[in-house]
Amino acid sequence: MSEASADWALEPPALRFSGLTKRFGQSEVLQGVSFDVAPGEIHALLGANGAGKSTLIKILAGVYSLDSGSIEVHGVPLESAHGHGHDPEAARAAGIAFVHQDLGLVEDISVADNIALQLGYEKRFGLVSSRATSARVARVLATIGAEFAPDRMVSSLSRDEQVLCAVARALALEPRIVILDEVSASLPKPEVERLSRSLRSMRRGGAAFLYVTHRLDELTGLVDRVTVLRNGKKVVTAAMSDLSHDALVRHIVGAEVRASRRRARPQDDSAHGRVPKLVVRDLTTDVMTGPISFDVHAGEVLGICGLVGSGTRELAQTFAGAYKPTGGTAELNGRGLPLGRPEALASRGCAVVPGDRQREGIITGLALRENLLPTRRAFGAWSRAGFRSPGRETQAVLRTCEAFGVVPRDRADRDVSELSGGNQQKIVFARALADRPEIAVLEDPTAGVDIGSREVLYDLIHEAADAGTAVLLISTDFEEVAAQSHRVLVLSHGLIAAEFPDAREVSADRLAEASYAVAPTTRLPGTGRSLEDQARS
Ligand SMILES: Nc1ncnc2c1ncn2[C@@H]1O[C@H](COP(=O)(O)OP(=O)(O)OP(=O)(O)O)[C@@H](O)[C@H]1O
Repeated sequence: MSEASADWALEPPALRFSGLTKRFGQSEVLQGVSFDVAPGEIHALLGANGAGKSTLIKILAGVYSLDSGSIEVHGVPLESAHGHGHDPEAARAAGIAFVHQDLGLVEDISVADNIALQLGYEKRFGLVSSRATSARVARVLATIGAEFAPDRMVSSLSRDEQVLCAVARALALEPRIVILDEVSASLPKPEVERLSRSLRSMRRGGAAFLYVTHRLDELTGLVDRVTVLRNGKKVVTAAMSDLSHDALVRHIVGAEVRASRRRARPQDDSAHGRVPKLVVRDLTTDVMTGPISFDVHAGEVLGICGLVGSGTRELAQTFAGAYKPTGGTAELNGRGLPLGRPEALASRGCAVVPGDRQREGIITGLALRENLLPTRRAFGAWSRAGFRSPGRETQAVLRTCEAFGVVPRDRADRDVSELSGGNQQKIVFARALADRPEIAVLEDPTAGVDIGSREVLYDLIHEAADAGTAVLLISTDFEEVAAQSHRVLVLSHGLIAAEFPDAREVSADRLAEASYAVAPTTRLPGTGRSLEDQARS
């Protein structure tokens, strides 16, 4: 428990939720949820995918209305100036800042403008000064360890940079209450640690935080108390120090979850052919500093990680066809890969789970059926004569949803935006893996997926590998990379800075250390070459 919150009993809670109830059609998504968040407290809101966390946050934000129940902020009922209920303006006026899963940034303007819209523009001699505004925004960004320039357009930032921009915008006005909905889902471990430090320092100033995450490893040392929701009901509110990891998992999932298995590298590459499936040599693109060279065998899971801006995102996007190579080669089964041409890559069997679900993964406004349409296997139910059979398609969609643990899976024509964030992610994942691709490039494949379902997705990744897919697991979750890969590459400045030939010998902390510790003279394991040599050659 934090020092600042020692006298919680003496002042009204920063937030008090009493008997929150919400229905969507037939389903009761929140069922009488009550708990408090104290001033100076970091309070984690946990629960499996679909438990009701985002719904609660959207109710607090005034996006959804309550069916019954009430919310108080520092002892005052949260109500709109116009009477019953409340709206987004009432939440803002009460000093609450939000970072939602869909970050709500304005993409076509700069980082500085996005933050200045909240903070106000700096003036010199009565006129707006963009230089002074940029300098102030740069200071705000620096407090959370974001290193990109304030004049960057938001649309040019990667998902993790955008997350940091949205967090900076929320914290800029030093609000009394901050709601963070899965901000860490796409941030590498070192960046999460820097962000945690700035939250802890704001907490000392009395700010209250409601923090949603699926990454349980980041809770210790950060949060004071946790509240767990399961199927719309509160299961527990308790001090973090009173809960073991296993107890927490049991509360979230409602059952035991087996520990993640460490995966041994396939003993014999000849099982799937001794020749590597994917061979990348001296590859460079406009957006990567490269050159970069590596191989992946059929059946192998190659983990790739690095800090924000290290080039991991760009590498994943290159296999999605977003960037054309400016040099070097990439071959699949001995034939050149048509990099820079998304459709041609897909038809060669290159499947990608993009890191930015909202922008590139899910097709909002369309049903589960259409979101899964590109999977041939799911729609193998099409009749041989070429006619579609809607009944068999529906069955195939529902079967795929079942295999990938999507909930709810009652209707193939359900709009995908009615699914919780983690369940949308499972749809994106299913679309990539259901057809047993030649190469699967998985960028943060389990971002936002709860701890129970994640194990199911890991099994599906390894099933695909066992069937001969070459997997590139590009993830900001260093625990995941260490536990699920056979071999790991750490990138820095678009170059391979370290290679760990056996992932069983590497921990998440060692990967974080390697990501940080990269200096231009770093020796590349097994080659004796430095990064500088690699860049020159
Ligand atoms: N607009 C909507 N219409 C119908 N059902 C909805 C809608 N929004 C959410 N739901 C349903 O409400 C339930 C709770 O969803 P919510 O997004 O709150 O879950 P969550 O705990 O935030 O999950 P996640 O960890 O996956 O983000 C889910 O079953 C979801 O399908």
